[in-house]
Amino acid sequence: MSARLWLVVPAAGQGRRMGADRPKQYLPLGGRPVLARTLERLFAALPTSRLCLCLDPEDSYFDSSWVPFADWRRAPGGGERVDSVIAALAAIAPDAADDDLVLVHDVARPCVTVDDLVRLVAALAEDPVGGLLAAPVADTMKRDDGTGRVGATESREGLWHALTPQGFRFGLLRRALHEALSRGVRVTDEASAVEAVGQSPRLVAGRRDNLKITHPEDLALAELVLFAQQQAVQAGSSTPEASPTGANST
Ligand SMILES: Nc1ccn([C@@H]2O[C@H](COP(=O)(O)OP(=O)(O)OP(=O)(O)O)[C@@H](O)[C@H]2O)c(=O)n1
Ligand SMILES: C[C@](O)(CO)[C@H](O)COP(=O)(O)O
Repeated sequence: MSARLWLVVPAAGQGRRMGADRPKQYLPLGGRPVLARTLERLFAALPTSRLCLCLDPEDSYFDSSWVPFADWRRAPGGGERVDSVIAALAAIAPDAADDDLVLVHDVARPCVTVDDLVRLVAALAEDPVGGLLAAPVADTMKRDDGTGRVGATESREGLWHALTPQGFRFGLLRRALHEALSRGVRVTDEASAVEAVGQSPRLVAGRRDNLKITHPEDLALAELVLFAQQQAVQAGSSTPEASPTGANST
């Protein structure tokens, strides 16, 4: 049996930094909830993949009509993002093989493009470790001295922003996450767990506009990005394959 593709979408966060009246994945973005927008992008790129959505067990906002995938299931979100991802891996374990590729994508990144998703999957198809979308750091980097003043200017040489999706083989990812947690390693993304077991994830250069909606101003920014991406498609400056919403979108 050939390896299958799974999508794990952690969507159980509370959005504390956003400070809205509901978790940020349910705030409107161009007239649709952020969660619906993110799933639309994933479906446009990878329609036959299997989805596991991590949702807060107490979630009262979720509507299953926002899920375009034929094959999907839900997993109970945990206290931290990593706990939600571990719960998702447990939920797919009965049907997942060790060499199946699992892409983990934050629900809070609705601007990921079809082109980046397709390129990531292609780049990881034969990679024994796996990897992640990432963007090289563009600004001069300062380290503070703890008093609100600059302590040093750090070299940005070789520094990247870790984006999502991050994709790894099911068996490796599950082992790495469990080991990292049992050793008390701080895991803010899948790659850091895989690094902690001595592997080097592949860096796949992705678009800088694949932003994570985190703070209030990010919502307006994401709306502008979606609009600009759509304009680029309509103006013909983006090929259908590279289109942010897929060849068949309006
Ligand atoms: N216990 C958690 C925490 C986070 N997430 C998800 O992980 C992604 C990245 O997390 P972050 O941006 O930190 O989201 P929140 O936890 O919602 O935000 P905050 O930290 O501001 O509360 C989001 O898609 C979020 O829904 C999750 O599934 N389970
Ligand atoms: C996974 C991630 O989006 C990569 O940048 C990020 O690590 C999530 O971090 P947060 O601490 O939950 O905001």
